[in-house]
Amino acid sequence: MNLRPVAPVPDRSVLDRLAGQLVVSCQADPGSPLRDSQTIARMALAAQRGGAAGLRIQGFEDVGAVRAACALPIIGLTKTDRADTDVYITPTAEEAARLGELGCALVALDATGRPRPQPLAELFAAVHAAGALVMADISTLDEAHTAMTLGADVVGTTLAGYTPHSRQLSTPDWLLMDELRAAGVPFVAEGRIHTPHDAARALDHGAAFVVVGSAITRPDVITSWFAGALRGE
Ligand SMILES: CC(=O)N[C@H](C=O)[C@@H](O)[C@H](O)[C@H](O)COP(=O)(O)O
Repeated sequence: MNLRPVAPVPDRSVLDRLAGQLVVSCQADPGSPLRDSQTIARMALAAQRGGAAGLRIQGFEDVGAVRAACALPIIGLTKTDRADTDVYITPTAEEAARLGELGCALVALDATGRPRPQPLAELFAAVHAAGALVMADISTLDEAHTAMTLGADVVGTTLAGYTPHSRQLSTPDWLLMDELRAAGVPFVAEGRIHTPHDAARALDHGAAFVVVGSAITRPDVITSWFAGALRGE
């Protein structure tokens, strides 16, 4: 009798479920008064109530708390500060696998061209072996091509503006979206989408779906926008 465990098969139908929809990133940075997994789970439920079709969640504890509270599909990631690399979104295969095992439908990871602790292909294989899909967070068109060649399921514009070699913008990178669409690369629009208008515009630029974080779930950041405006900034 063959008792080898059967590897879980990644469920690609989640991409159909998210098509054209809003995913809300519920993250609280270290030092935030909201930095507590139960608080993150409540934010996730509030996002669900408002019409979010999916959630982007950072860290094993937050993923576990949200998974227990809410059935929406999760894009999981870790943020790990390491001395040996600037790559901080899910830098290792071990972290990527654990996110998949915790039930994340997609695992987001840094797929920029920066030096990294482990080859991208190993991370992608770990995600797929754990039964999840790969969302490759990129900052340029070249990085998107590399990620797709290595087997990413979708790329995200998440890191555009956050690597030294990408366009530094205070707006979403509309040009990158146009380049991705022209190249036929399936992509998620993420990063500095601050208004409902911009979220809808991202679909017009070809995004498969849209991830919004700060403008919905970081009240300290939103407050600073208003306070800054009152100071005339
Ligand atoms: C660059 C980076 O580390 N991005 C992180 C990725 O998960 C989050 O801090 C962002 O909030 C998320 O990408 C959503 O973007 P925005 O908060 O701009 O809507």
